[in-house]
Amino acid sequence: MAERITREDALTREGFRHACHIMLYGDSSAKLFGKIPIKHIVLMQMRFDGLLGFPGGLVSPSKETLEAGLSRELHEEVGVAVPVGVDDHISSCLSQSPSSPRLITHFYIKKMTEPELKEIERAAVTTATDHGLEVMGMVRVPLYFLKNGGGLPYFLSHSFICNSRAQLLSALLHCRLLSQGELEKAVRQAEQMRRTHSDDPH
Ligand SMILES: O=c1[nH]cnc2c1ncn2[C@H]1C[C@H](O)[C@@H](COP(=O)(O)OP(=O)(O)O)O1
Repeated sequence: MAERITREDALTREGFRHACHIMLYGDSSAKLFGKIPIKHIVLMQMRFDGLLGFPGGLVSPSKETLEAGLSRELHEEVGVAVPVGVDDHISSCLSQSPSSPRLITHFYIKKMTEPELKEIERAAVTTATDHGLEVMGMVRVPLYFLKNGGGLPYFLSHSFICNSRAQLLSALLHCRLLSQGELEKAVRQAEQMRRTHSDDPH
């Protein structure tokens, strides 16, 4: 589990890299198969390395604010300007990931309308400079539960970059998109699937 620190503390630490990522989300009136309410759109992305993560990237606090750096990264990845402010900041953590040593991960959440989120999904393909390169595509997180672990449990059984899976779970709770009980159920089912797949000879 990544150690949580304050934004202020993070900015005083020397010798650390800073990564800022954001969860863009909003309410939706759409229904899957015309009957299962989607309820919310939550955007993540499939990265160039095959891992799931949030849009964003490395920023240089000596040259720009965390939020300006995040907005710049977002423009490259989603193709439209998304203003980000200090009020959108949710957490800063010391990364415990062996593949990302001496890294502080800053996490932001921004609520948008359904048309704004759809415009981002379009622009991420049509105008984003990173499309097909650093970013293979935006994905929506399925927040519902289907038979046999379909939906959120299956999604959580995939592989995520750094602490982005923990960021997703805490954000879903923070924004009250799912209850603690629903999240625990999804995590439990995802673990079962991982175990089942690791037994699979294919
Ligand atoms: O979604 C994320 N949540 C937390 N940490 C993340 C996430 N995505 C990446 N990372 C970590 C691990 C990476 O090494 C660094 C830099 O991220 P990245 O998006 O690859 O940055 P650049 O595009 O290379 O600037 O952050």
